[in-house]
Amino acid sequence: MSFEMVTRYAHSPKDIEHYNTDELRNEFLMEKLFNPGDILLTYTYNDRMIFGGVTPTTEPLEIKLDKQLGVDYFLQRRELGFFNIGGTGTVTIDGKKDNIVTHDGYYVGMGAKHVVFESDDAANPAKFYVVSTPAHKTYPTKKLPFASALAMPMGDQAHMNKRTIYKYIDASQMDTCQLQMGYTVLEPGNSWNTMPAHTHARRMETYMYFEFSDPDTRVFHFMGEPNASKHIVLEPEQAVVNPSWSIHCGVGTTNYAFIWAMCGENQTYDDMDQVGMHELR
Ligand SMILES: O=C[C@H](O)[C@@H](O)CC(=O)C(=O)O
Ligand SMILES: [Zn+2]
Repeated sequence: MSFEMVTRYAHSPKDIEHYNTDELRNEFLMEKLFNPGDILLTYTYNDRMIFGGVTPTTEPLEIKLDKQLGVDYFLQRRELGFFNIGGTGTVTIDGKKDNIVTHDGYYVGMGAKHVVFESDDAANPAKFYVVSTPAHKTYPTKKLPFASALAMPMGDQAHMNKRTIYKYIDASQMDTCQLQMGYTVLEPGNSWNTMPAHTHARRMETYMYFEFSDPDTRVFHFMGEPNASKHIVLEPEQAVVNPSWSIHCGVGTTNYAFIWAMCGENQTYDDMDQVGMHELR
């Protein structure tokens, strides 16, 4: 088992103006999240979000972060969301065990002392995409099955962006301190997400792209200020940090899905600053 957490600093828009491809990728892209038996996390200083992959095989896995965060235990002052993109597994939260099938999500309120992840079959492990954000209050821990996610159909075929946004952790449906999380699925023959683009200075966002309909699919993810966009090419199961001043949208060479997670005091999902097409450069 290996446990890794890398730190990524926050940037101003000016910082990235002269970044070359490797610099941009190194600062904003997390290339490897899911490795059998491992916990691979990134701690971004953008709103102090911690995100990454937990992939248990034969042994249970628990995220243990106390010294790194200066707390007694990981979720002492944090909340946690997770989403299983792999085979079936279980989570045991302070001794209470629950089955987790593919596409099940979960909200774990601040104060949970032990969150233990397991896979049913080491050969087809569960893959838990985890996102944790600072919290100030304990809200109820709850399972968020795919069937109870709030489904929002978006886009159309003519714009190549017909997709469904499944809201899992959504402040209009449940209590959450800062974290919001969902799963967006593009329909076959559709490739654009979040176009027209938007920013929201009031909250940052990470995207984890996966479920590419062809293993050779690549997603060209766009970030940066609207008038100075840059792109990062992603393989499946990679994640990208989007500072609050950055657009976050992408186009795939086929259809795909992604998990978005946001952190900030602003919890109004629709409160976005839409970017006009003429503003993009
Ligand atoms: O602030 C909201 C987020 O960027 C995502 O919800 C956008 C998204 O999933 C989509 O357009 O497909
Ligand atoms: Zn957004």
